[in-house]
Amino acid sequence: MYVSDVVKIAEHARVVRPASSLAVAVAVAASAVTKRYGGIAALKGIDLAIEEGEIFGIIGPNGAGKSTLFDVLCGIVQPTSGEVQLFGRSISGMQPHEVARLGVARSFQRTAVFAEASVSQNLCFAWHRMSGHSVLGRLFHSRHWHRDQEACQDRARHILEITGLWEDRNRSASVLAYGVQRRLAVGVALMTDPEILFLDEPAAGMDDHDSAGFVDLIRRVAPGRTVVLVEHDMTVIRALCHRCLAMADGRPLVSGEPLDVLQHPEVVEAYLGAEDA
Ligand SMILES: Nc1ncnc2c1ncn2[C@@H]1O[C@H](COP(=O)(O)OP(=O)(O)OP(=O)(O)O)[C@@H](O)[C@H]1O
Repeated sequence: MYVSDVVKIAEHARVVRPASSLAVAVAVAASAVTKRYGGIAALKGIDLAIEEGEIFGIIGPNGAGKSTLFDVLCGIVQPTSGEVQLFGRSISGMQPHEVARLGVARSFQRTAVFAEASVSQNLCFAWHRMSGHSVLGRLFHSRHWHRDQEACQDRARHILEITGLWEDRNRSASVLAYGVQRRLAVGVALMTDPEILFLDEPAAGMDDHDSAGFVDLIRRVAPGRTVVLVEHDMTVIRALCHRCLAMADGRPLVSGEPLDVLQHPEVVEAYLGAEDA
């Protein structure tokens, strides 16, 4: 990414958050979070509060600690010190599947779909991973299992429609164009109707057309949930995020509305320094 991208004036209209007279609850909170990998301090003390319903971006030059923070926030990686809370509940010591049961889903940087399975099958796999039905239950086709199957089909139909994947539902994931596979990855994450959706560089490798479509998709699915994304594409950040955090060298630099953050001298300097390096 180039500095000119960082300071360029937004061409896309940003999402306007609906005004609310109610106090806003915090969905994701980090306090004094550090992470060391041996001698490397990837996170050097992060405090953060992401409100319920926000679309929140994490940006910064390569090696700033974005992915590490992202992994710590969604419970994939345990911090060395400090604490992360989701909806006011500490996730310290929780396994990733326990964090997922709090209403959290994430998409991965590399598309994590089963290549040989169809689009619909990929969606149903995601459902069954979370529903946790026993093998015996399936063998005896219990009434509960049948009901669950119907609920899965209904949910999959909804996700196929909202992601624009209906026409592709019977196609193998392996033959889908890259941008469509990325949409499927979001669809997979949405199957469990998460309250917090974590997206790891969702627009990476997309052309302008695909990334504009992707922005539309996230706008459609965001209402009613909190979305946290790491992203290098500043057009996507400007178009989607209510707020973002710029990081450098494992520390928070500036947070606020994307345009303000992207034009902040310390942020411009951090990206310039990274380009010079
Ligand atoms: N598993 C790991 N083992 C050792 N060092 C790591 C590990 N993960 C990250 N690091 C180091 O921690 C620092 C922050 O890395 P991180 O991947 O979080 O940065 P980033 O901002 O996401 O970078 P990029 O944009 O290049 O993905 C870097 O110095 C990196 O080399």
